[in-house]
Amino acid sequence: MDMTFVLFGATGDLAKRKIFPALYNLFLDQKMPEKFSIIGLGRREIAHEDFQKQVEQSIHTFSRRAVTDQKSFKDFLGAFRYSALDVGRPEDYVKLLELVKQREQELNLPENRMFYLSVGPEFFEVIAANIQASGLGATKGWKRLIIEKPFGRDLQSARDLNEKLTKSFTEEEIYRIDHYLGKPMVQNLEVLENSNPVLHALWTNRYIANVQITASETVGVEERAGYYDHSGALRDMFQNHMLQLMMMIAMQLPKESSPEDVRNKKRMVMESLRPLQEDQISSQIVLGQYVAGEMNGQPVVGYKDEPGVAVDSQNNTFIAAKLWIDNYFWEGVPFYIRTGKRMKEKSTRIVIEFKEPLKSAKVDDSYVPNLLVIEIGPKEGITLQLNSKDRVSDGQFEPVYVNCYSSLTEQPEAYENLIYDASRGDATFFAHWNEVELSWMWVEPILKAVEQGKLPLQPYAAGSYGPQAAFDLLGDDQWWLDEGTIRKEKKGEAYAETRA
Ligand SMILES: NC(=O)C1=CN([C@@H]2O[C@H](COP(=O)(O)OP(=O)(O)OC[C@H]3O[C@@H](n4cnc5c(N)ncnc54)[C@H](OP(=O)(O)O)[C@@H]3O)[C@@H](O)[C@H]2O)C=CC1
Ligand SMILES: O=C1O[C@H](COP(=O)(O)O)[C@@H](O)[C@H](O)[C@H]1O
Repeated sequence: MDMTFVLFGATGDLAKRKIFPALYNLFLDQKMPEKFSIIGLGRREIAHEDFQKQVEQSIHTFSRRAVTDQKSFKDFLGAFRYSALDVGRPEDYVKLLELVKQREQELNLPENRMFYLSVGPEFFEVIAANIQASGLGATKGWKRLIIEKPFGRDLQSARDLNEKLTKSFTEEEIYRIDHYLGKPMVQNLEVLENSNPVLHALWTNRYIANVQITASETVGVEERAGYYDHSGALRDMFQNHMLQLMMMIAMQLPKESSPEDVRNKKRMVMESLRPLQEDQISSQIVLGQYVAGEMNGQPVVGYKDEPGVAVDSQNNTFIAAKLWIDNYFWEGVPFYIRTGKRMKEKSTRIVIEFKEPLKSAKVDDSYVPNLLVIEIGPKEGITLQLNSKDRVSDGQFEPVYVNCYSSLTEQPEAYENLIYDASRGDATFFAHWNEVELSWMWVEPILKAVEQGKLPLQPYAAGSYGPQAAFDLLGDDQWWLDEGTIRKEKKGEAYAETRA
């Protein structure tokens, strides 16, 4: 639907690296409305033409597809305008409104206005209030607010923020970005589970032994120490992305479900998540911080020696958790979740380990459980690990893999999917307030335990798979697919080969 896209933070890193390229790729895929106006905002005065040059540069540098048709690229860039705005200055919003209206008239656009807040979270509230007060929000069409993370830093601050935002926008008008929900494989989970009878039949606690969700990163704190040192893996990744992945894999959807069904089912998962008990928290949660190590043969400093990090920082750069969903489907199936920085490999994946009901077939240690591996990034793919007979080793079991990988260049990026969905008013893959609130409620005892010093940080070497305590957390189970940490190392190697 034809619209105006107003981008707060248009001179920032996210706009440059993700948002402009996403808009361009949507344009190439004819997923942008027929007529649209894009207005970028930042504090500096920038001429429209110079802003268009910045957008052009960002697309040349970061777009997954090269510019091949100069004429249509010029048309695309022609849709961009710029207005200087300081979030706290009401007069800047009045000026913005004039520009928005002027472009609506020039392009004969309906008053459909999308406000994308790609700015620090401290500005969300004041911007929403000023949109309302200036009249920008008084449209004859629709208005929508897309906001970036983080949504609060604990339960109370999230509630406060939500209360303030909902004075200017209704819940239906608010699109809370969690870019993991925009990843193509995450958007594919429902189809994978529901449209494959083989998997659907096995999708219960009767056949599933455990579910493992990993998001390991090789990068350290990069240039974001100012933010990250007060956030840590718990707030930066776990409360939002990891719990969202858990909801997505654990919800039980009817076929052809609506956005409301998805959100209801996700809420139900969170409501069934067994709350953490104070006296058991250390047996369910492990927090870690990386120390000096080696990555790709090169020495790497520890977290406390990273630029901008306090030398005595007690911030977590790793978290592993064991969770239980107390509902009919998942009773008795542990969910293991871990995420961390400066780990051995970049990998976001979900592994489903199936039970071994035919124990009698297990003749020796070469037997491996069936695993369904859903790789979310950086490579996307699905692998099923099965047992076969190794003729050379005289009847030993040998793991074999059924897999498929999609070509990355063909896949839309998360931000493309999400902006496209928001422009159509489809909130399926955005975090509803209920989910955000319930996630913070679950995380709250961890924050408290950290404050009380009840969860000491476990050191792990940069370039490793995390602290030993994260392996001990699983008891008789094990994290699958980590080289060198698996009972049967051969499996890791064989799997790595299938991925190469
Ligand atoms: N960068 C990333 O990869 C990711 C970022 N995010 C989130 O996206 C948001 C933006 O991040 P990022 O782009 O990295 O941040 P940057 O610091 O790179 O950019 C911040 C933007 O905010 C603008 N800004 C700052 N102060 C004001 C003000 N007083 N009035 C108006 N505009 C202002 C800046 O404009 P100027 O200085 O020109 O005035 C700039 O455009 C944050 O919420 C972040 O948490 C989320 C996921 C990933
Ligand atoms: O939101 C964030 O995500 C990135 C990891 O995202 P991915 O798509 O590369 O898996 C993380 O590095 C960053 O700290 C966090 O803020």
